[in-house]
Amino acid sequence: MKRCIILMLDSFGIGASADAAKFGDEGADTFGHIAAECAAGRGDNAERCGALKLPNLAKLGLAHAAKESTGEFPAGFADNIEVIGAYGHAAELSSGKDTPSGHWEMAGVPVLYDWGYFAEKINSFPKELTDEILRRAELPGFLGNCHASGTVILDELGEQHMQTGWPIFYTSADSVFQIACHEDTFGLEKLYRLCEIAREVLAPYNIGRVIARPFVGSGKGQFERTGNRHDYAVEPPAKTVLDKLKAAGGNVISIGKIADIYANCGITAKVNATGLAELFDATLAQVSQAQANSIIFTNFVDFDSQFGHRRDVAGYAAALEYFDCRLPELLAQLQPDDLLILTADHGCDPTWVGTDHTREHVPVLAYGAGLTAGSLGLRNTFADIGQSVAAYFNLEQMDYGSSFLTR
Ligand SMILES: O=P(O)(O)O[C@H]1O[C@H](CO)[C@@H](O)[C@H]1O
Ligand SMILES: [Mn+2]
Ligand SMILES: [Mn+2]
Repeated sequence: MKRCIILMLDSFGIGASADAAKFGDEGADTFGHIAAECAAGRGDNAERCGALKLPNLAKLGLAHAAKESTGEFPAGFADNIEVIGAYGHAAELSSGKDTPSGHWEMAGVPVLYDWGYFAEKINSFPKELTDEILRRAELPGFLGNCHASGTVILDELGEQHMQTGWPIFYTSADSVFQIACHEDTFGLEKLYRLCEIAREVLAPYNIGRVIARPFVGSGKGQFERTGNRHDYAVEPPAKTVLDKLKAAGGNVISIGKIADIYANCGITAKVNATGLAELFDATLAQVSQAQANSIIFTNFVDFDSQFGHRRDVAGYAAALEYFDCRLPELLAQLQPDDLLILTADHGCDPTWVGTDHTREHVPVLAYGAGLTAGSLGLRNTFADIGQSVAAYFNLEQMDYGSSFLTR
């Protein structure tokens, strides 16, 4: 019985890639810098303290993969770890370091064209664009119009938004148009409808995603974003390995954001869950019942949205340790033929300047399906994952990547 379980740790990079300087990210290292900060006593919070401890991820080869990426083991990790998995580090072929590019590439379809971006830090959006969105949505005005951290901008504009009813439009270094609105005073359905309108109006701008950013709370310092975030991505430019398994009659089970990121393409079932614990629970529940010829694909978004973008080292470390301590529950549920893959879609180094993603290698940890433990080396594209998954399910070859199942 063949089943592939993909655990996608959103933003968990393991060291700058060769092209990182092009992105201003030379030296970025999400895993390495978190480990270094923790070892230096700067990663403590109410939930954790001291050196970063990830024994189960290390057993799958995480620290060894990081060593091959950067040249040294992250602080607190060493050569004496018994490794049971196949481990590698992968560079990104896609031109961007955004979430859809990373995901589509790992499913076999790199994004070789350039996205459209709103490059200006303030007055980011063309007037004709926002005029048209407001006209169609029958709204008198909007707030924002800048690059921003999604939590900081709520403190700046959330109260004004509640008073005026004007939506908050903002962007970032990613190809995104984000809309933040209060769930109670503006309304969730109205926000979703507004995002659908924006998605249509943005068609000529080649923007990867419109993102609904609903929030609640009574005023500055009290606002919180909710789990009702919704991403409206464009469709991948070619058939991914998810499409191919679906077309062959298999099951592709999305847990969390996956279905949104692939614009529902190649997805046969969708499970919603919010937060690391729920996402992990939902993954275990699906693994316990999934049939043969299934991909169970989970995006653990909190690493990125709660900690990476927020530049919260201790929070990121605590989240990793939580994930690590739950990993044995999953390993215990694996069937002999199952293929487990752990990876990431880009970096988001919480010690780096700004609040954007970082261009990094991602870990490729593979376990099960007869794989022998040891190094898979540097993979030149995340598409090696898609190619391996295609080989595993005996699907036709993908156009990009080489399989690591046969070494
Ligand atoms: O600051 P927030 O709203 O979390 O935004 C982040 O999330 C978006 C999608 O990854 C990017 O634009 C990034 O900047
Ligand atoms: Mn991401
Ligand atoms: Mn992000």
